[in-house]
Amino acid sequence: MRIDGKQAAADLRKQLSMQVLQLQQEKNIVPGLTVILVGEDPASEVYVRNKVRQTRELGMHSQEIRLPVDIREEALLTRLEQLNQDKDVHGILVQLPLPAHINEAKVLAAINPEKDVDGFHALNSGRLLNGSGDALVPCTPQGCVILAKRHLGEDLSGKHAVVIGRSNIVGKPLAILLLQENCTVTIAHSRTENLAQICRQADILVAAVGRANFVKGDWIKPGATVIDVGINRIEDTEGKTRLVGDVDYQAAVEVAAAITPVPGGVGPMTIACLLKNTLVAARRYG
Ligand SMILES: NC(=O)C1=CN([C@@H]2O[C@H](COP(=O)(O)OP(=O)(O)OC[C@H]3O[C@@H](n4cnc5c(N)ncnc54)[C@H](OP(=O)(O)O)[C@@H]3O)[C@@H](O)[C@H]2O)C=CC1
Ligand SMILES: Nc1nc(=O)c2c([nH]1)NC[C@@H]1CN(c3ccc(C(=O)N[C@@H](CCC(=O)O)C(=O)O)cc3)C=[N+]21
Ligand SMILES: [Mg+2]
Repeated sequence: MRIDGKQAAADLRKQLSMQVLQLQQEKNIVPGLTVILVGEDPASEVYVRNKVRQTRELGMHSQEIRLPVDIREEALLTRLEQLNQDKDVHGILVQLPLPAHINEAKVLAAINPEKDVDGFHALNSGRLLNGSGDALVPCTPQGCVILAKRHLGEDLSGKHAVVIGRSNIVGKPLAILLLQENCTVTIAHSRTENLAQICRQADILVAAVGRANFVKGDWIKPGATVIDVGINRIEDTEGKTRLVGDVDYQAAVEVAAAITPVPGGVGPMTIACLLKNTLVAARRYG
């Protein structure tokens, strides 16, 4: 069975739109999101455009700031400080990756943690790790948990979750979230030995690797729930670009009980969770 991320995202947006209305009526606050895009990258542009459109559809304010690829780090930091001060801006997202001459860690640290809707600031990572409940939680990991629950129900306790990938934006925070859901969590990465064998033990298998069709059908335990985070652009036999995940979907769908497709899986949920974080930031700190 396929887990429909597009539908799940639409369901979440519907809930959010009611909450946006309520916040406006009760406190006269309209959540506002600012997305900063440095340089020009066609994939990022599609994705940023989608975010801006969906933000507006929910009745929230949305602003896109495009900066030249050769912008100095100082200038970007100054711009961020203006947004940190701006009362109408509740969420700030700096699209990654940044050009090589800009220190990414420094930029992420400069975002007001109360407006850090990506949840990448160390204060938010720390809160997530501590389980204090007041973190802005990274969007893609949130989306993965929602999609797993869509198939398995609210209670994930006792499930063995294997997460392949340990990046700060996906693998690591997702492992923490699954631990919070009382899963038994294994984090695998490029130095992991016997990866296929470990994956075969997973009730919930998450692939966040960045390699097309990396996870094979026979790595999957029959009846497992598979969440495919990967977004890989490949050329098919006719030379057309196609989007595929990190999992060999055709093989996996035969073995798994449920699997998220690419496109139409985690991607749309990531955007919906970004809108959610913007609402949360506006409600909490606006
Ligand atoms: N759908 C969505 O909304 C989003 C999708 N993505 C996609 O998810 C994927 C992962 O993104 P991200 O976490 O940023 O990527 P990174 O490149 O930062 O991390 C990839 C991880 O995969 C691990 N890895 C690489 N090769 C292997 C291997 N052969 N065996 C086991 N593990 C391996 C790496 O291990 P090590 O640490 O040892 O190097 C690393 O931890 C990408 O395809 C990206 O495009 C990302 C963000 C959002
Ligand atoms: N600061 C920051 N925050 C991010 O969250 C962030 C980022 N930088 N940099 C890039 C990655 C990647 N990412 C995606 C989100 C949605 C889709 C998405 O909606 N994908 C559609 C397909 C879109 C298409 O056709 O290109 C889908 O999977 O169905 C894809 C990728 C967020 N990222
Ligand atoms: Mg850089």
